[in-house]
Amino acid sequence: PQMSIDVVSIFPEYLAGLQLSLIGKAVDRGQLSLAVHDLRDFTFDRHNTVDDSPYGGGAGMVMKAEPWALALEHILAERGSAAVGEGADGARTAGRAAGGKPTLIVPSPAGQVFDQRIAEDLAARDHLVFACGRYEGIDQRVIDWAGEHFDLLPMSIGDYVLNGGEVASMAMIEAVSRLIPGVIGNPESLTEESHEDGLLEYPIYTKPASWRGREVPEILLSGNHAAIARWRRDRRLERTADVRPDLLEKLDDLSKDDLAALE
Ligand SMILES: COc1cc(COC(=O)c2cn[nH]c2)cc(-c2cccnc2)c1
Repeated sequence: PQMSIDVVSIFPEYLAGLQLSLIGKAVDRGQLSLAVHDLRDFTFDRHNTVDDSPYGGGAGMVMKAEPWALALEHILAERGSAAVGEGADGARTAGRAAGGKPTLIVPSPAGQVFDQRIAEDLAARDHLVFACGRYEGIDQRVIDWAGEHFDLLPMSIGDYVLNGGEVASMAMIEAVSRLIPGVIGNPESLTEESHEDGLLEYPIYTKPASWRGREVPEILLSGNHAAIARWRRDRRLERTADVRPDLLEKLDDLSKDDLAALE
């Protein structure tokens, strides 16, 4: 597959949603491989302990280091063996795992804020591993250890606190996997995609032309494609200026017509 994704969580069933729809089909087509690992499979005490109280005191619990290291080593070993496969000549060959180190993404409020540019960067990699923390987080020594074996990326999906990294991982996996060629049915919907050029999307309409006394903008029924393109761009500029002026600040390639629309 072009991309393999591993997720480690104490709630593996949380990730089941990814098996559905687009991503599920891409997995079936072999473009993407997705494996979810239960952290508790890497504990061997009677209670499958994954957490303990924090040194230095304080509320909440911390995820223990050893189960994480065992889970991540298991994934590294699998990857290593994945590098051994059928050569073109059918002989069993030991190849180096494609590319450099696998990427370890740790969803956390204390991470770089995820955006479309980062999604595009991750979509070009060959192996992503998501570590879903729970409780107050993971023993820092795991993060320090992982930095030696992975390209380590603490990543935030926004400035709010979730109970665990699973939802954040699903959001990032969806944003990344839809960029992998073939995963999305209709590639055009990617090119027109807002965030490609930094502007938000224009308002969209479909039949009926008149609905509960509300009409579709006349221009969209005109067949005048140049005028429609201009109208759509004006709506994107207007909407971005209105809802996300910070995104507009980032743009430096606005045309005369664009600036006129922003007046
Ligand atoms: C790995 O360490 C973590 C992970 C998470 C889950 O991720 C997020 O919340 C998140 C990801 N993007 N935006 C929010 C939560 C904490 C945490 C921190 C403080 C108090 N309580 C919990 C620590």
